[in-house]
Amino acid sequence: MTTAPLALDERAARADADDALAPLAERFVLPDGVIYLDGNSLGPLPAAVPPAVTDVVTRQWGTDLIGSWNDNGWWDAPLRIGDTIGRLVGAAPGQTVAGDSTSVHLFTALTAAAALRPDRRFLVTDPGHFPTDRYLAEAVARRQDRLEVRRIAPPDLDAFLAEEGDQVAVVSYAPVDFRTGELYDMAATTEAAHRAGALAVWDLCHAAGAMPLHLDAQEVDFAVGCGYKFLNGGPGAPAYLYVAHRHHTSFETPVTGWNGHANPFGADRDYSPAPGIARARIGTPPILSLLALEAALTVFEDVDLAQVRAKSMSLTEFFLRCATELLTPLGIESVTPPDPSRRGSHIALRHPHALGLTHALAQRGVIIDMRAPDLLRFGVNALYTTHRQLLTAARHLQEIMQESAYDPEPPRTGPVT
Ligand SMILES: Cc1ncc(COP(=O)(O)O)c(C=O)c1O
Ligand SMILES: Nc1c(O)cccc1C(=O)C[C@H](N)C(=O)O
Repeated sequence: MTTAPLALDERAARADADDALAPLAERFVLPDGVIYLDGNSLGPLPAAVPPAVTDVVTRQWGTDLIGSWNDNGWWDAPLRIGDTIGRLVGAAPGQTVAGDSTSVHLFTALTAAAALRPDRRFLVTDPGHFPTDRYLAEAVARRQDRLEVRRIAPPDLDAFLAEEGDQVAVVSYAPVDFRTGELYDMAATTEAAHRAGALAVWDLCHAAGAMPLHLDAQEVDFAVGCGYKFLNGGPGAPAYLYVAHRHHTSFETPVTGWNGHANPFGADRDYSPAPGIARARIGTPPILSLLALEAALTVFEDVDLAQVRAKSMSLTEFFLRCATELLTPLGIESVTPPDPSRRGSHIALRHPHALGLTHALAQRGVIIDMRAPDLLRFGVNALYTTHRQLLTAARHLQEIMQESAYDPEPPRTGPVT
């Protein structure tokens, strides 16, 4: 045994002892003996959610019945919860709506953004973007004849805009790469898009709740994000859509459902959009899930996201150090940028047997995920992750590899990896 692991123990102990956010872990229900490093895919259960859901089901639905649309604030929930999320992403009230999936909100955002630049040809997106974002960009382009998708990696965007900027309608990117955890400069990309006369659509799934975001200050045009990762709203939690105030009058939703009508209960013959962000509503929202998400968001009530970001950087920095000392000698490499200002809240390590290693870790109570073909993703959440847990996870992985205690060709146990 070298002295390095002792240094890691010492560092973990000091960082955790100095952690002002440590008490926030009590706001979550996590099973004993589990080190949960997959909150970047599904956030764990906030303690506030079960009583809130019980109240919604038994009192609001069970007793108050349909009167709850008014009396328990069901009708306004998409806008109210949208505003709560808005506070986490730097959006003033009245610009964010919650209720549909990220994919549906993204379809709305991309379609509406492209329609605001009717004389331009290109919808530019990241070839490494999450699949739904790539598929929907193609779907939107297929529905507007003059549009064509161009897949441009973030580092090549400036050069593309210099060449073809006057033909770019929309750029659609994510601040955090879902595979590598690389963090891109939202302000610079949005500004570059605007200089070219294009609009910027952002997918905040891997960023919201993990770091401060500044949608209004950076003059983002449209943004979407899910409710189930760092917002901890639960499986299938409703997502959200942000549309900057300045686009509200010209914004046309492609899915003209009755909830977005100016007079939703008037049964008018024709569609007439509601004023403001309400026009981005579609149909009856999933109230049980929305109100679970609302309860989950209370976790953030007195939390400073700058502190969350600082601790997240400390956690990822520490985990990278653990990986360098304990895992790199065994053939595992990080694909996440070493510069803390260039990474989000997860670390991706590369190994050809990523799936087998992920399963072996799970058997030891360390929950991570893998992304094909060879990335192990370790998500940290400053609200409940400790440095000690990361060191323990790295030591488990070291032992599993040293003892070859994993199946190199594991059977797939289900559709979800
Ligand atoms: C960047 C990103 N966008 C979108 C999604 C998913 O979209 P939806 O919530 O519609 O399943 C994910 C994860 O599933 C994601 O990581
Ligand atoms: N949305 C998911 C789901 O419904 C099942 C399993 C995983 C997910 C995810 O969120 C995956 C995630 N967006 C990713 O970063 O890969």
